[in-house]
Amino acid sequence: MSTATLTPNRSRDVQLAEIGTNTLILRSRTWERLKFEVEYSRQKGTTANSYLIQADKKVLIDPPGESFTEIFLAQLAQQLDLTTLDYIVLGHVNPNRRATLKVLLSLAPQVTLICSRAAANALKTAFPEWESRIQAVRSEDTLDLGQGHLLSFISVPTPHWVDGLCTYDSATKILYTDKFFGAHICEDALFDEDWKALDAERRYYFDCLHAPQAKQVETALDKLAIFAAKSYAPAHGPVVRYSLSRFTYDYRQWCQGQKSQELSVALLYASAYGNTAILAQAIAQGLIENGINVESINCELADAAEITRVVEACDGLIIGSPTLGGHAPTQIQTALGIVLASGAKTKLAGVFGSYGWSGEAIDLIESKLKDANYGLGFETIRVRFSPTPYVLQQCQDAGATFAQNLKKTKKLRTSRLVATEAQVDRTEQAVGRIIGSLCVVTTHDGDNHKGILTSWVSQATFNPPGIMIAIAQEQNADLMRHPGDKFVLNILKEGRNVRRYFSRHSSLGENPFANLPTQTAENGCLILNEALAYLECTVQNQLECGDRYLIYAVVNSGEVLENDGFTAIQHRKSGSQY
Ligand SMILES: Cc1cc2nc3c(=O)[nH]c(=O)nc-3n(C[C@H](O)[C@H](O)[C@H](O)COP(=O)(O)O)c2cc1C
Repeated sequence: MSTATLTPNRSRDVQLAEIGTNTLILRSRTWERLKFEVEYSRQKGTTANSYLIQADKKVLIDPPGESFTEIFLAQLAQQLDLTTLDYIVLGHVNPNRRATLKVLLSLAPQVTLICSRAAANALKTAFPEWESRIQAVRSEDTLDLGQGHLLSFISVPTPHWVDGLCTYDSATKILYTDKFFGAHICEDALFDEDWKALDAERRYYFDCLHAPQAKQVETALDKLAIFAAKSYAPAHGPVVRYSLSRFTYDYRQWCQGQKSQELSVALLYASAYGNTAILAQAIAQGLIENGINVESINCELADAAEITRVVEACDGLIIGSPTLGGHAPTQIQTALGIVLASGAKTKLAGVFGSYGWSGEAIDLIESKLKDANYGLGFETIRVRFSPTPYVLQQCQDAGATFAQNLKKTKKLRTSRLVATEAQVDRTEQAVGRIIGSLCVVTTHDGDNHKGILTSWVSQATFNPPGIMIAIAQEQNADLMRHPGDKFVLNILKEGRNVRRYFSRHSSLGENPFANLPTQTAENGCLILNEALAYLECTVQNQLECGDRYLIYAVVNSGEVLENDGFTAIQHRKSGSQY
């Protein structure tokens, strides 16, 4: 890749090239830093990549934001008569892109907008007059453009882009990945021939945008893996053709690396207009650079069970909120309630938010946390409206300060343990290193179906195929501990959050099966359709051991429900709890 192309004083342009049959890339380029957000701070410029497929039907994928509206539309108009454009596919929508869309729709009044349901709702609220022109799609929906170009859509929501949508074209085997597999760098090279030279930019882009949402990125990777893509066409940077498998592997590794950090921080926020979200991103960057795993929770998306899980598991928590009508949004009030109700007030906390004139939400969160005896890891951050680059640097520094304070607190606590306590704790930690497959065991008592979440299960015999499972009395033991009792072992799939329906803290109602697709096994117990595989089992022996029953059961039959994907695994910090 030519370094001579990094010329900051070149003016913005739109680069055009064919990247597949009937498929053009239109790269709106800037050689300078595009915006003040942290993700652009390496100052290598960036490209906003749009794609045009012209088969029997014509589709434009991802028009750029308003920084490029004029030059982009001029280039586009040279490629086709805009009144013949059939569809515009949107990987996500934001205020920036809406500006380009407005002009585009006035020039192409016949066009249909295709996007995820979340994006459709946002667009319909902002532009009620477009209602009839917006078509929401879900995973597994397809669009036939003719000449072999069958588009498949994949819904990939993340805290940062709740409306994320990727698109796969079966004719060219190009996967349009929007915010995945991008990099902020501007060059003449369209492809990634010299991909090793891109490593630093790719990693920085991942750390800024995806590291705080590693869990959701892994789920997205699972969904994308089922397509036999030959190229990734991202929203920014070069098209990925030569390093596709390496880059995919890197994403997996980087996600794993995040999750395996010793200390983790829950970053809970909401943001109606995007300002608080930008602050969150900068704080996350400061934490990540200092070796902390950040779990971002966009409270507008997450349910109570998810927030409870993250709050309980984290070592520190940071809450960010805008002030709207003198209050924090309801979702933040709910999250704050969960934090205050959770046991450990020894965790380090932090507060931030964007406001207009009074900022009550920030004061409220700060005072509630202080009243509950939480210590603060940085001075509360209050920002009027949009942050400046200086403010974002302060947020990044605050994230770094929080990380240092968290490490100190942890060290202090550890060193206070007397030797014997430390030994007990070490033993618990050691036991906790035993891991098991995450499963839901289903049983039934007449018409009353029950399910329990467990990872205390393993294969016990080859012949006959048999399993061993440990359960407590309160885990419906009476329905599955006698010889002849039947149950189904549903083996869960990594990245698919089925466990939340069965966790102890689930707020999803009494009946976990109400919202889950199921079918009935031959032995009368329920199979979860979203499981990776299931086994129908009959109990042969049981042993009462300590606080559990050890059950040996023979596998009567079973099936793999999905060929792709991995078994979900339960990692634990201590052997004294699940
Ligand atoms: C409908 C509405 C109500 C608002 N009410 C308040 C308020 O009561 N107090 C205040 O300080 N700012 C108020 N603001 C300003 C927002 O807090 C400010 O725009 C902030 O940047 C929004 O953050 P966000 O982009 O993360 O949603 C209000 C803004 C809107 C649009």
